[in-house]
Amino acid sequence: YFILQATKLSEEQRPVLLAPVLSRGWAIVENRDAIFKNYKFENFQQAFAFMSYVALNAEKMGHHPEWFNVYNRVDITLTTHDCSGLSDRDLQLAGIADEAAGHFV
Ligand SMILES: C[C@H](O)[C@H](O)[C@H]1CNC2=NC(N)=NC(=O)C2=N1
Repeated sequence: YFILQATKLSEEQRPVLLAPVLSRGWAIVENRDAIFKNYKFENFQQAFAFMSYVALNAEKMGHHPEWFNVYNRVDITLTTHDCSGLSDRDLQLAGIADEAAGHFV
């Protein structure tokens, strides 16, 4: 599926598909077609276990997060450079990250 071109969310899809993601704590980045969320865990081990899980799934998808970690904090930004904006892949990876975070909170 790497060879399939990521397609930017259409104006019609945007409000519909972004609503559930925004309701789970993601926010739109200013001046950039991207979403971000900050996660906080009990300690570094939990944060890094979360990152490992997300990293494996991101690699499988061929879709990688921009992220930043210090101790128990993980900040994630998602966007698709292949289509210069948000695609369904960002929403899919956001879903994987949220589901994973549930196991480490
Ligand atoms: C060739 C390779 O699959 C592409 O460059 C992938 C890699 N990972 C990616 N990750 C993200 N976040 N956006 C992309 O457009 C993207 N493109």
